[in-house]
Amino acid sequence: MNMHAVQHDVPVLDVDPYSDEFLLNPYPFHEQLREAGPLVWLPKYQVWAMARFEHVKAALGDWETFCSSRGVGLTDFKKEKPWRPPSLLLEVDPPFHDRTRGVMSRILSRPALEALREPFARKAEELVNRLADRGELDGVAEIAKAYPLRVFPDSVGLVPEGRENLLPYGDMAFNAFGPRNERLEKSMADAQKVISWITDQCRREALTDEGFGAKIYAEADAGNITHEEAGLLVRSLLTAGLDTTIFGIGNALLCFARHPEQWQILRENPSLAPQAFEEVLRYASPVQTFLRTTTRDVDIEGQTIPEGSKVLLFLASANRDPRQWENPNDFDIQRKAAGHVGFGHGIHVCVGQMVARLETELLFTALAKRIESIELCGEPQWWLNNTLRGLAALPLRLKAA
Ligand code: HEM
Ligand SMILES: O=C(O)c1ccc(-c2ccccn2)cc1
Repeated sequence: MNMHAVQHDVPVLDVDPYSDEFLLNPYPFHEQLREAGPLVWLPKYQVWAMARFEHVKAALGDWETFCSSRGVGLTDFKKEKPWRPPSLLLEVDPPFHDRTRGVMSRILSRPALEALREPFARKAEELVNRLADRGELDGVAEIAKAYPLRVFPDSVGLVPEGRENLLPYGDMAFNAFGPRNERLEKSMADAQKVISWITDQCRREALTDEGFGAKIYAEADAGNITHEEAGLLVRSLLTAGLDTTIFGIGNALLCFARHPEQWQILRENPSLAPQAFEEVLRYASPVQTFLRTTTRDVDIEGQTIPEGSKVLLFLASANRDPRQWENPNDFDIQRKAAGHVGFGHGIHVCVGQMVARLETELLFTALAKRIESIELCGEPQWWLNNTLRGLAALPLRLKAA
């Protein structure tokens, strides 16, 4: 019996959250989803959807009911083989998750990162000084991609060669949480070459003897994880640590170009940079959606989601829910945006958030000091991905201070 048929009172929406139309301008669809109810049935993918802040946050906070071990994409690992060996962080539940998360939390903690502040700051200043008098440029290629690529692979301990495989791999991984659509097929084009390069870089011998990779393998030497698990944890950094920050920085540049008064507020007070980035994550969430799988029948305001259902969580919609945020569609860097779900929430909340925050704080502090104005001088081009929302190109005119 199709359980869904009896859910007569659950609103049904015939939207495709992975279509070009939705991805190019998701916000009207988010409004439709929120207003339809706390729980909505999407027949296109036979999944449940939650788009309101309260319910997205509650689901993320309840890993026993909304689990990750059956995959955080549309694929149910209990029914289909994952495209790659599951992540030992993202796609596991406690108690296994506790061990690997404990290792990574230590390595990526704010104190552990303090040693990177000076080199990251210097590279941000070097990049900004090179660009300040450039006039017109592509903010994606020259800033959003250039800065994370300049600091992150080195901080993991990667060799210089072959790094052009990193972004295609991330694009593939984040597409793979969605349906097997044309977008995913295209990003899997030369998957074998990209996947084998990534797998190769996760070996201890491929990594420098300082950096996050070496620290992960030292945890294996200490017996907290196995050496094989260490390789998969390095893969986690390479999968999740680059495309996300690149899209976050690109979205931030677009926000400031579209709201010049916010740029002036930051220039008058560069110490607002960390808070400004939190508002970017709320207002222009780089991570738009991912899923959980129910481990039991669960009641949502009188409606039942059966056990074994996939639930699509719209983080970007939750971050603009008027039930939670005053003037949610205003970009306001003086807002206290802490508490947004742009990094997720609960036991799987982004373990790399301190790295992302360090990169973006230093980059925007350096930009705020040297760049008087950031203006659009052409149409922004969106990069379409099943999970991430960000830019492929951003024509900017910078005016040096
Ligand atoms: C602006 C940048 C970033 C955003 C918006 C972001 C967002 C997220 C979100 C929403 C999750 C939760 C996924 C879930 O609950 O299923 C997550 C998890 C994760 N992120 Fe990030 N992330 C960012 C940067 C990074 C960086 C720089 C790293 C690595 C240094 C990283 C590594 C991870 C890992 C390993 C997980 C899985 C954690 C776990 O399941 O315990 N992320 N991230
Ligand atoms: O451990 C990994 O490989 C991995 C970790 C995190 C993600 C992710 C998924 C959705 C939103 C943000 N990050 C992807 C992969």
